[in-house]
Amino acid sequence: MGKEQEFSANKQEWEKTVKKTIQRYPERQEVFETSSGIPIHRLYTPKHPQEEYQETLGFPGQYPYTRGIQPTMYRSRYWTMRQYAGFGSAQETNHRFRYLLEQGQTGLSVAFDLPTQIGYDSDDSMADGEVGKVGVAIDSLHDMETLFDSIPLDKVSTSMTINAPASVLLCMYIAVGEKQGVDPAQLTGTIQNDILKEYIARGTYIFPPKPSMRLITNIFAYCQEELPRFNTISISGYHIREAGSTAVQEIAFTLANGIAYVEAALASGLDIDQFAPRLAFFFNAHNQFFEEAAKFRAARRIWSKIMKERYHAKEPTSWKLRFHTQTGGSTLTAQQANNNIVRVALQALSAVLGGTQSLHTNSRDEALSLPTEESARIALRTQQIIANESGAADTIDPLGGSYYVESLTDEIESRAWEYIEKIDKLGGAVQAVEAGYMQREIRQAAYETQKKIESGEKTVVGLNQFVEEEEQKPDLLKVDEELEASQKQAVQQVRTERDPMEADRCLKKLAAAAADPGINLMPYILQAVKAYCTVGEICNTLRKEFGEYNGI
Ligand SMILES: CC(C)(COP(=O)(O)OP(=O)(O)OC[C@H]1O[C@@H](n2cnc3c(N)ncnc32)[C@H](O)[C@@H]1OP(=O)(O)O)[C@@H](O)C(=O)NCCC(=O)NCCSC(=O)CCC(=O)O
Repeated sequence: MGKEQEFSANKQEWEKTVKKTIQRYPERQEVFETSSGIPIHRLYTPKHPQEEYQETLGFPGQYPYTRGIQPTMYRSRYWTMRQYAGFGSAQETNHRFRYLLEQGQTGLSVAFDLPTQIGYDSDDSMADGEVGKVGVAIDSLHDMETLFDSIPLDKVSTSMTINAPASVLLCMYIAVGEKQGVDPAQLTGTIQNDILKEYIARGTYIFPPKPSMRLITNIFAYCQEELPRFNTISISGYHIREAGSTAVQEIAFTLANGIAYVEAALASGLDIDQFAPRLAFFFNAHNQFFEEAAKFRAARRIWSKIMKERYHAKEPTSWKLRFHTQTGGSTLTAQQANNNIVRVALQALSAVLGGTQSLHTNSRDEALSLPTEESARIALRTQQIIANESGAADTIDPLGGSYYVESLTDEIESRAWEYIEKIDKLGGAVQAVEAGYMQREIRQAAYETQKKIESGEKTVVGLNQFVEEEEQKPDLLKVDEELEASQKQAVQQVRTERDPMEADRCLKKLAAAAADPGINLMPYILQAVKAYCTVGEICNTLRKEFGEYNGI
């Protein structure tokens, strides 16, 4: 078939899928047009498709997905507006969630405090001074019930940024759903569950790599049967980028980690087309607008090739890289904090033009503290303006075909492949992490950037140029200092009110199951959670069996 014929055949194919899609997800408007009345078509393509059009771009919803994973993209449905939120107690966070939903947010995203993230209860001495600080404190199912009070779990999808204790928090979510009368099979959402990037960049790990990978594949296997709509992992480049990596390293290391999870799942006996459709990704959006948009497009193309060509996945749903984006926290400045609103708007627009499925826009005050309600609202409004006013969502992949953006997409792809091949040669991501390879590469990149900022070669407005004396400090959110004491008291009360024999029995059964690597731990953790065993008790039980990881 000639290239022109191949192009029209694929176009027809795409048009057929569009027809099917819009039966289920009708387009937002009958007619799309510019302010001058110029009609806006669903998709723009080259007048004379060149040799490589199908191979490198294709149609939206078609391999290799450079132009997006859905045949209609945002013409049918905007990305999910999912603001990461959580602080203090479950009750305070529940209020913030409900406020954000009232303001038009379309998904939830839970920030947990550090003790929860590393598996300690609020009354553990390890938790001193950290309870409720960078996220909400969750000790037991009791807190989780409060967190989702009056939020119907069959109506909203929830992302939880939890890694080492992901299985515990997921079980709590299942248990809350059951109490609300929601079948686990109906639950939608995502758990981060990405331990490799914790070792590389974020730091909230508990166990060594091997048992950690086991817990992750246990979750894959369990969700496949019980929670088929839940995204089992959010393979995250966000924190790799925040630690100072380049855009190329961000996607290369993330996709290499993705390969390691696929390998672990296959080795545990799972079928690629069963688990791959529920793998999700999470990327950063920094300031270099065109490079960022190109990065997302390149990541989709690489992953689809990995899944189709390397792992021979047969289902197109296994080939699609679906991702959440958060704007770049490390790009925000404490100086002239309102400028951050502009940075966030540009970064968010690059994510939308790059085809993101879900988006968090940072608040202007995040370089100073947790966001105030007003800042969180402005951040949400920023995405709403992009969606409803800019026209960026009215045609698919508007940057497709730009000489510059296509060239950047190709270049990012080929540089990322070089890293992936290098990591393959080192024996894969787990070995590369253990050898400190990614960590060293990121440190070097971070050092180079910092040198450029300090020498003035790289401008940061308000920081090293256009500096102002600032008299007025913005209003900042303060976490109630009383919270730690009341949270400690609350977890102790849970321990006195539950059936102690049952709690003890559940923990013993969990310990025995953990000792046998062939057993899926999820049912045991679920039982323990339902008996009101705490995050700390469950993690301590696993610590005894698995040991702790002390870094490199
Ligand atoms: C897959 C994603 C990326 C997005 O999932 P969502 O449910 O929001 O969106 P979605 O899957 O695209 O859409 C929901 C459903 O609508 C369908 N759908 C959507 N658009 C469509 C279209 N145009 N045509 C047809 N169908 C469409 C999808 O197929 C899907 O159905 P089906 O399901 O039936 O296919 C998920 O993993 C996610 O929400 N991630 C969020 C992660 C997150 O918030 N992380 C915060 C980290 S914060 C962090 O780490 C901070 C830093 C720190 O603490 O260190």
